[in-house]
Amino acid sequence: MAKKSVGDLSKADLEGKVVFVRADLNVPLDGDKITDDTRIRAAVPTLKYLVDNGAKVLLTSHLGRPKKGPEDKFRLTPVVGRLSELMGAAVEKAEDCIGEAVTSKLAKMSNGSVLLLENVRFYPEEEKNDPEFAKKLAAPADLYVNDAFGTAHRAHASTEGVTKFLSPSVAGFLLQKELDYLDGAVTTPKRPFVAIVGGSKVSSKIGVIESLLAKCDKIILGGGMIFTFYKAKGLAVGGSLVEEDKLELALELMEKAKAKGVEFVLPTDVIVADKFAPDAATQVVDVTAIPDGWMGLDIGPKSIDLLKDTLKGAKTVIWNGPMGVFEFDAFAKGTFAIANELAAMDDCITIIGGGDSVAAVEKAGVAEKMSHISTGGGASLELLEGKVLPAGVAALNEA
Ligand SMILES: Nc1ncnc2c1ncn2[C@@H]1O[C@H](COP(=O)(O)OP(=O)(O)O)[C@@H](O)[C@H]1O
Ligand SMILES: O=C(OP(=O)(O)O)[C@H](O)COP(=O)(O)O
Repeated sequence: MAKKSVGDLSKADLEGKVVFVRADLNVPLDGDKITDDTRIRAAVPTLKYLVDNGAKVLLTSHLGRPKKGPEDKFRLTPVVGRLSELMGAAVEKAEDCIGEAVTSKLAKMSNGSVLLLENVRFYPEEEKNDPEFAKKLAAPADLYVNDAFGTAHRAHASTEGVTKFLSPSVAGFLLQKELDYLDGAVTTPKRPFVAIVGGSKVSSKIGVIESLLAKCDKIILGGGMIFTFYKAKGLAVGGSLVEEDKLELALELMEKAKAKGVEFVLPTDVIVADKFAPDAATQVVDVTAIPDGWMGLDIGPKSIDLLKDTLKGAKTVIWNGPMGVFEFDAFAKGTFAIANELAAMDDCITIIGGGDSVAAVEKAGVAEKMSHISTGGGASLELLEGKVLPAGVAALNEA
């Protein structure tokens, strides 16, 4: 189902118009330093098109998962400098995403400029897709462009709600590019088709595994995802990341995989740490011997070999979620080993999705070797799930 594109809008449609653009500028940060700018770079073609055609762009995004209203560590301020560099012009920032803070700056904007709004998740109404909040977001704008592929699976006020108040509501170039590529690659994948799911967003991604069982020949788990499965099997996991309310689901998934004959591969050894820190004491242990009080922060060497073996002969691999806390050197081996393995698989379509996964592949220096670098992790998994279209996309106008 093709969606109307920003490219369908001409100068006559855009000049002097206020365009509300939802991008996913949720970049990984170390303090206020951007550790990977992929998502900012990916947002630029749509922004440049709008600017070149004389629009006034109100650019909105979330950053992280703030739950207590405005918090300095979740401000979009670190994005301004890099975005200005990439746009070749200074991008201004508003201190809020609705109200006077926006309209007062908008009044001074010239045609062909961009105003970055503050983190839209400072309002809990965003994730609740509150219609009144969506109305406030949309109020200063004439039309809407959704280019936030990384957030396409969220039906939030800035991705879905605003489409009720702005017309036309169209897809940006990035959203289109991602949908075009992923739809082709995962609806009729070359087999064997392997999914690797790791990372830390266990509760929002564990559910996707059920649908992956119907699509994939093998599923490899890693990262923080694995401990919920070990605990479900009755193993002790120390202080590792566990979603207690997903234990039953984890058991069911393992049983379903068995019944369907899908190879379901869990690491066999892990690197445990005595604290969540780069200088933690570490040891490699079998997953059946995680010591009390220690937490698993990477997969171990035997698991790396097992995972490499499992990947042999694969023709399509989709990977979301790092194998460990790769931001700390002591826990980066598993992630980098998988990144390098995929980079060397010439006869295989390799798709890497997700803010941190892409950052890891960039850090490993092998991003160029992958078939597709996707700005969405959860979004690409949900697309693969076979949902008609992620919620934020479904709401856009048809072509
Ligand atoms: N064993 C683990 N325990 C805790 N966090 C982990 C573990 N393994 C990986 N992570 C963390 O997962 C994060 C990324 O998860 P996620 O957001 O799901 O991936 P992506 O952004 O690629 O979609 C990284 O910041 C990494 O440090
Ligand atoms: O980083 C994101 O997702 P991802 O980690 O699945 O790639 C998106 O910005 C969505 O963020 P969310 O999972 O907090 O809604």
